[in-house]
Amino acid sequence: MSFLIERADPSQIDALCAIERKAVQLFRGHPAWASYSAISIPPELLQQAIGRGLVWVALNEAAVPVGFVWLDTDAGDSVAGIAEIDVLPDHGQRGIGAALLEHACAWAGAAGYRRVDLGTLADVRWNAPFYAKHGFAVVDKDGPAFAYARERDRENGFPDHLRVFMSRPLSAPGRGEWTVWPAPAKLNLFLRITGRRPDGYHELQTVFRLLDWGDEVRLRLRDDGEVRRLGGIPGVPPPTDLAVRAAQLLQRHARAATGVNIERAGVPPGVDIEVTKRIPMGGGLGGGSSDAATVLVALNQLWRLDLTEDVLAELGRQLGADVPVFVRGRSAWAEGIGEQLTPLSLPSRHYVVLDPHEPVPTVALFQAPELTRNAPRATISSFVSGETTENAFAPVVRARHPRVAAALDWLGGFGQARLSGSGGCVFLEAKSFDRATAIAARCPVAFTAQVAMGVDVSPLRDALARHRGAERATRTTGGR
Ligand SMILES: C[C@@](CO)(OP(=O)(O)O)[C@H](O)COP(=O)(O)OP(=O)(O)OC[C@H]1O[C@@H](n2ccc(N)nc2=O)[C@H](O)[C@@H]1O
Ligand SMILES: Nc1ncnc2c1ncn2[C@@H]1O[C@H](COP(=O)(O)OP(=O)(O)O)[C@@H](O)[C@H]1O
Repeated sequence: MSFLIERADPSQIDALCAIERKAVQLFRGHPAWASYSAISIPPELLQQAIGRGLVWVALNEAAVPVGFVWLDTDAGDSVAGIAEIDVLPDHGQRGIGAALLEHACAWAGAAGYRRVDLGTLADVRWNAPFYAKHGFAVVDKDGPAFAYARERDRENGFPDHLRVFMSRPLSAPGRGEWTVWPAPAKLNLFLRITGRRPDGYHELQTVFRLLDWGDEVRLRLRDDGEVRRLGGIPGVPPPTDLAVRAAQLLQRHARAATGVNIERAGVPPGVDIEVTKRIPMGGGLGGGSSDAATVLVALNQLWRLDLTEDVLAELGRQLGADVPVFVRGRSAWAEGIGEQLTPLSLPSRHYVVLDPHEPVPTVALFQAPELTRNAPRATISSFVSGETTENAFAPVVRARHPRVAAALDWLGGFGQARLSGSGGCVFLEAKSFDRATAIAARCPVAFTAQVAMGVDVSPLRDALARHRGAERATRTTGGR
């Protein structure tokens, strides 16, 4: 029997939950049975993980899910965990679990994680002995590194005396291997236009709230100096793709700048680029800009250019007004055309982000005669007090795009719904994950809902720190 492993899709949630329920039956009669059978996967958490690309599914020849693996990246800076791995009992002994495990570990290595951890039963053949065959070793579970995992075990009521914790070390991706980088989405928590510059660009004030959810950019160095886009986005030819333009701009800058040697021995100056698009295009969530920023930041590291954040932000500004905030990687108060940034520390919030499936052309909106361009200046304190929440584009978009208006109206039934950027995506702030998922679960079929968390620091900065750490560790242990 052959099988295929690919990223899980939200439509597979029920199937994956059913696989887990069948797989747990194998523990019947084991002392852990009572606690294992009492705990099932919360579908909303699985959906959240699928939306972040942390779940892979094994499909049989009929494209039916027969197993899955779920990675948890909340455990620590450079550690990923196996949250769940299950294969249908009648599909056991065929290498499906092993392939899923290897797939998840390969992704974690490419994303700069240094270790994969898991908790399992010591005495069950397809548990600890299986993981031991795949490079995992039992660790001292009393160590501080496992406090988080044990706390989870306690919450789940798992029998501590029967459980072992295991770790597998990962090495940094080698020269010709893929590396994986996040490109988070943003929301504009308010947006005011205060004037227009002689070059036609608008002076605005906004708060960029970075999210813990977005696109995934994959980069692989090329020896021939070329920048190649694999896959590509329908309707976006590679020369106009912001990810490609960012790589080319950085390459040109590095070749022209004094003191920067892109052709330095050992660092191939070309790159293959792949992007997994999750952020709706033309949605006001800054997807293209974030892809570009991720390419700038990641290639600065991979090409060992050592350009400063200021230089990268300025290169980003040349690509688009929204790029600098993603390069700097902090939620921020913004002025100018969006490039004058003051980092903000905002209260922890979850967001229901609704895609009405109606791309809104930014340029046309900035040109709209009815757009208010002379708003009085807001202050950070007026935003913090909750007084300033309006978006200058909202009345224009409402009048021109009925689907966006309908999305605002529907979401507005649960609280204050706002437009992000020039739209068409709209969002609502919620104080808890449960509240946000409860609203998202009721989303009408005409729209798509995503729950995301606001973050002060971009996942890109975390990824950069991870990749740097992994490279340093591999260099010092002579792993490459
Ligand atoms: C409206 C905002 C709010 O965050 O976001 P989106 O809705 O695009 O996500 C941004 O200002 C969009 O930034 P971005 O999408 O990067 O814009 P750019 O590519 O630089 O510009 C596209 C076009 O929009 C107009 N533009 C853009 C920014 C600005 N401050 N004034 C403008 O007039 C210009 O006509 C420009 O040619
Ligand atoms: N890598 C990319 N991802 C998304 N859009 C891109 C990309 N490269 C170029 N574009 C173009 O930029 C436009 C704006 O896209 P996007 O940044 O997703 O939305 P917004 O500016 O509304 O936040 C798209 O409609 C597309 O034509």
